[in-house]
Amino acid sequence: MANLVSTWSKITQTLPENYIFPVHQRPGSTHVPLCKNIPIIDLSKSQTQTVQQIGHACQEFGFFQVINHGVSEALIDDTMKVVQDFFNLPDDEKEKLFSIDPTNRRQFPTKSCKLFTSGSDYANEDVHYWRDNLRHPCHPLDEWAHSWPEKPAEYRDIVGKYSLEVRALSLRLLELIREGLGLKPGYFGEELTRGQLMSINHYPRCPDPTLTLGLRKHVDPNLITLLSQGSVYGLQVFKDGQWLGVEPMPHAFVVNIGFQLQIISNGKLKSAEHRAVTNSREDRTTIVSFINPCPDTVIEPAKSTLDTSIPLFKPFIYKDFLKTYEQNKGDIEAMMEVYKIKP
Ligand SMILES: O=C(O)CCC(=O)C(=O)O
Ligand SMILES: [Fe+2]
Repeated sequence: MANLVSTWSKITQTLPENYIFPVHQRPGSTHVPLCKNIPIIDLSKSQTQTVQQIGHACQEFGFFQVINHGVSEALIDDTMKVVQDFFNLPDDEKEKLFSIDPTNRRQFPTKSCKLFTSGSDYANEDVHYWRDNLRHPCHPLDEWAHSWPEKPAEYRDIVGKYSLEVRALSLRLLELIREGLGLKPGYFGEELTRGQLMSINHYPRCPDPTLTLGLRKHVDPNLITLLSQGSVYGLQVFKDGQWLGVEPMPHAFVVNIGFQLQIISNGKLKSAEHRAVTNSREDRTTIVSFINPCPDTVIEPAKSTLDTSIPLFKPFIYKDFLKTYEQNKGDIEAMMEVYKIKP
């Protein structure tokens, strides 16, 4: 039996019922306005200017795009091509890597490189997402690259180079954010940024994009996310009660503030809710790099962000938070309820 939506959807013209979202979650029209206001940060400008612009973007939107970031366009193109080639491999090649146990529909716990469909807990989902996902850790590279897909033959080499460059860019952006928040140098050193997970989303052409989603509304659980969305539209951000489309800029990175930065900044920086919609014309593939704290890291509002000396959130351990995140399906209000200090 075919497991991946990219495999079985080739032969169906209708959307199966278990992909139809409840009315209030459906995208309806997927043509929401492309938001021209999502900030575009030019990293070739002066540091003073970028610190200020990034600070503003993180407070206002929790999202921005970066250009002139130093990652070569050729590397971005090669990486997009190799991950698309992965999803274009013969179906039986991909199905061999499928990481869900067929007996209980749960992830094999010991596999570090995972290929699955929909979300991380398929067995307990009411509705499935119209996406397949390949994900693997990537830092330090020599510890993980041997567990990545063997095909296409260039996958490990290209994705390895890309993950190093994207990690370096993520740390550079965190340094600018750190400066804007007035945190001490080295604040985002080792513990908070040791993890890096590469997550490749593949949303095949969909028979009815108005009824389903590639990913439901969520905030990212980690510290900071860098997304390469190629040239196909599908990412939407929820701002002031409405959905806004994020314009595809093929060589820019979409940067997204994770929930941990919202806590560390004592709510100054915003972790914005977003989702992925599908389309009926072409497949969409996106490359996401998540920078994550170590599992045992204590996360709390940084002392120097406390203008009024009043922390708004309780401290927690990152690995415990991940359970809360799963239980609340990435819903920011529900998670705030758990961690907010009540007056
Ligand atoms: O594919 C996209 O446009 C969004 C991906 C995303 O939000 C995620 O992987 O957390
Ligand atoms: Fe996300």
